[in-house]
Amino acid sequence: MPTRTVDYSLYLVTSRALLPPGQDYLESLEASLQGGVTLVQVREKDAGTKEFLDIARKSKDLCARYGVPLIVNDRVDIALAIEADGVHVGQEDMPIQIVRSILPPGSIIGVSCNNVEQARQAVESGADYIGIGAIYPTATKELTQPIVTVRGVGAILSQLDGSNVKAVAIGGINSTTVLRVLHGAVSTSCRALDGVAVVSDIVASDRPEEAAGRLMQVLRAFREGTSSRCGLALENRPPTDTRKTLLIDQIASLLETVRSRKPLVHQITNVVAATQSANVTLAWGASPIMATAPEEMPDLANVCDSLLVNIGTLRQTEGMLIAGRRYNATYKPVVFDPVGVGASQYRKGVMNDLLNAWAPTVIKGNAGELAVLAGSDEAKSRGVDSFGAGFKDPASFVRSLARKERCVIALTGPKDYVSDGDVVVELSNGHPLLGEITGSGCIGGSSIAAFCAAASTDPGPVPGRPVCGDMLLATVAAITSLNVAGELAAARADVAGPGSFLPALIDEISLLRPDVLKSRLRLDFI
Ligand SMILES: Cc1ncc(COP(=O)(O)OP(=O)(O)O)c(N)n1
Ligand SMILES: Cc1nc(C(=O)O)sc1CCOP(=O)(O)O
Repeated sequence: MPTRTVDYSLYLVTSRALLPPGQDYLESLEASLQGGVTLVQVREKDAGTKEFLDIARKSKDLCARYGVPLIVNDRVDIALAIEADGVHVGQEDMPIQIVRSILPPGSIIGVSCNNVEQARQAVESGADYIGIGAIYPTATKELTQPIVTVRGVGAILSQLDGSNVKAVAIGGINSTTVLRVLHGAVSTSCRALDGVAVVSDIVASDRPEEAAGRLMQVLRAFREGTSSRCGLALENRPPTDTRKTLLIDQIASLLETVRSRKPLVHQITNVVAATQSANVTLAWGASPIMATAPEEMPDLANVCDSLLVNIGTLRQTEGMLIAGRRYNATYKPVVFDPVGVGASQYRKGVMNDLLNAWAPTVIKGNAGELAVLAGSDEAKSRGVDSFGAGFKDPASFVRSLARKERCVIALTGPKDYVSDGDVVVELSNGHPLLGEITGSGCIGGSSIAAFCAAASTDPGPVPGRPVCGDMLLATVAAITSLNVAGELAAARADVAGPGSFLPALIDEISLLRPDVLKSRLRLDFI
């Protein structure tokens, strides 16, 4: 029997217990279907068999009118009785092979998966789809398994490579979190989710049609926005032979845009580098605001043009969490600088918490920091510094990390490598004195945030990706412009060493002319 095509995009799992007072179950279900729900699961944890049967039958008739398949939670007997389209089972329920042998051919069979091994078994036993959860904590169900987290989904999805098994995520998904889930849940082979399963955001709403509609809008926009590989090739790329010249022109032009747009760059950064980061931001022609209090994040996200989160001297992590979410919600660039993340388990934990909560636009780090992010032992850190030979193949490393993290990755070092998961640009400008002042990496992060703000474009009414505009260009432009300013500063007669280098660097940033920048750029596509 040919496999049927099922649209898993917006999978509603019902719960009569969560209906607002006075809301009728079938009316709510019909409104959800009108809002665009593409698949429905009847989940009745407290009903007796007769009541479950009645609810399931009525749900099936209603869904049939909208051409939407109906799945029954746990109960194979009820699915058979009402000729449901399929069954969803948990890890402690009837094994899939037995469910398959009982249900008619072509039935849809789904299974809950909380980890990689369960996903492997689901594929082996012939599931049609897996429900990966819980992604976030949820009040809808008492959870007995660890939270998967957005970043944990990728490894589970990898188990589906080479199979036709589909995947939805479940647990804590609502109109605020859905874009982060869709965008952040991706395997290294770029396998993404086929949909999301939702209970309370739709069922507990006074207006289920609107709730479903909001989720559907994001799902559609996400699909449109990520038609390119991994959703990372943000803009159309020119042919190889002309793109280096074009990139150099674009870098020089973006330098001018920073000065003309004067973006407001919100920076949650470390106490060591805060002053020079603010000065460098001003020197580019942008405006810095160094604010850390959680209470002011919503206001700032409305007025600022980009956010930098630098974990160099960790204190206000609550502010970082809220800020990233708010900037994602306003579709503005978020630059993440995981300074010294290898120094302690605490920093690593904070990094994971932050990246589970929001989508970075760019992650910048040295080899040691990015190795921690990638779970690689190819490069090592000592405190905030990287040491050792670094990556054997830095270009491949940044490309695959960008795919995994779904953002631009900038690996800084003697040469810098920037990738969006598609192209890799190698940057060769710079001067050793940049490595002799404290916080040169931090001012790099501030510069990237300023250039990303200048490069970001109007996301339109319902954006399907966390930020619009060419963020690869912005990152390359920021790093390489800073490095050229460093070369110019180091060459000045009044610079005798690191002490006089820093003020000269700030001067050269503010004086940097686009034609001089263009003439000095040393970069290559890899
Ligand atoms: C789509 C989807 N994913 C996971 C679940 C959870 O199912 P299960 O593990 O059987 O737990 P209960 O739903 O029975 O509490 C689901 N129902 N749907
Ligand atoms: C039914 C269910 N299963 C889960 C799992 O982790 O397997 S989480 C969950 C409840 C999801 O509800 P909400 O969308 O309201 O957070």
